[in-house]
Amino acid sequence: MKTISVSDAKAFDEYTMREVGIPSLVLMERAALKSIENIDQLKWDLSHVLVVAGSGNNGGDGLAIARLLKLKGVSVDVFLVGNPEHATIERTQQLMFAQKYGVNVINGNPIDWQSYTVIIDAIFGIGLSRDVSGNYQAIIQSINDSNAKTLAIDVPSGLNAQSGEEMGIAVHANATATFAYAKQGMASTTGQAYCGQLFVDDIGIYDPKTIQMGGTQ
Ligand SMILES: NC(=O)C1=CN([C@@H]2O[C@H](COP(=O)(O)OP(=O)(O)OC[C@H]3O[C@@H](n4cnc5c(N)ncnc54)[C@H](O)[C@@H]3O)[C@@H](O)[C@H]2O)[C@@H](O)CC1
Ligand SMILES: [K+]
Repeated sequence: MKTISVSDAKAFDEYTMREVGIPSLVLMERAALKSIENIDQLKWDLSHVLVVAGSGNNGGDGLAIARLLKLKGVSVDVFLVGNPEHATIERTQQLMFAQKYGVNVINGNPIDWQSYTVIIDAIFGIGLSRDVSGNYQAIIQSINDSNAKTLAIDVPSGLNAQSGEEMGIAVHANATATFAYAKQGMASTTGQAYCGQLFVDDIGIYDPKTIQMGGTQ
């Protein structure tokens, strides 16, 4: 399995958006569509799905997935975490799109964690920059304590995708949909345990060197 560093993952994202010019929302839509394919392959019980969305672009992916699930007739709720004033532009736009399609957004109400059959973890991706604490810690604990199957988006939240170690606490996922390439920490023993079944999804972000050589494989 090819793995890349987190700094390369960020650099390849930047290259695709700034140098190639593919808009961020296009990449996000591809990420969400691939995640839906992964969900279909997992054949989990989708009778009640919760998407836990942070304020960064990982949360934007989660909101796009919620919208696509809703359009497939799945009963899906979104739980927003983090300060909405700090949300990225894409995450704010994705919230608007999801609401236009009638996705139910739970804002601050107590969550009945045991009522969900599947939880989509879209709290932190490669933007995790410090130890997880406070409310985030409690939410990740609740995800881990629930009986739901958990799909982590890009990275199990709280996992340092570079070292493969948890940063205080991390989502113990049944499966992870990671984008472009697996990150180095996902190959370690602890990283593998947190990720569960790993899907590496092509969403149109490549190592610039491979593009310049005329292929992406
Ligand atoms: N266009 C893009 O940039 C794409 C981004 N993608 C997704 O976006 C993710 C990266 O998005 P971002 O760079 O916005 O980062 P994240 O969404 O991973 O998280 C960043 C946010 O979390 C906060 N944060 C970090 N550590 C924290 C902690 N311990 N406690 C509380 N808050 C903390 C940061 O201040 C920031 O607000 C990827 O992992 C991937 O899921 C994908 O949609 C593909 C395209
Ligand atoms: K995540």
